[in-house]
Amino acid sequence: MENGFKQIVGAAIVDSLTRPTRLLAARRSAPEHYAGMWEFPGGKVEPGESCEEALRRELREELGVDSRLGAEVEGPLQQGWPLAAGAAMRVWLAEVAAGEPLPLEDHDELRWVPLDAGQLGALPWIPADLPIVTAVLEAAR
Ligand SMILES: Nc1nc2c([nH]c(=O)n2[C@H]2C[C@H](O)[C@@H](COP(=O)(O)OP(=O)(O)OP(=O)(O)O)O2)c(=O)[nH]1
Repeated sequence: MENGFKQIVGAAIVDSLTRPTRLLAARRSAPEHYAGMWEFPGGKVEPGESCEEALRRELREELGVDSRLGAEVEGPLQQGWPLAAGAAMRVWLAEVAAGEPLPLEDHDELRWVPLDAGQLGALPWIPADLPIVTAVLEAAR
């Protein structure tokens, strides 16, 4: 992997890419040290996949939806946003193209949260995600 970061991808799923008003936040059910924290649905990129392919696969597996990706929410690294443990996450705005999101895998709750700093900031996000939440608010404005 370039630069040695483990590549993760995440989706900032909004109700509408053209007129976003809410963000789909997902509460992790595992592993123990992340359980109960909110995050962007997504996961690890597998060998041979592009980041975008990996993200659409993860959204099918975790939420049971087909998705349409919008603009990337670019982070400070070529590989996106720094996470703990030598990982980095590229994040895309996205919307649901087909299906109704359900917490099928890795999450025990999904919540459509208004794109409002106070309401989003009130959730206990994985700490590394906080600057990404701020950038998503900017990008969705
Ligand atoms: N999906 C996701 N992972 C995040 C976020 N923030 C953050 O620090 N992470 C970390 C948690 C994990 O250590 C790693 C992603 O791994 P994952 O467990 O979601 O990936 P995966 O589904 O492919 O994993 P696995 O079950 O195959 O092990 O990145 C986030 O917003 N979304």
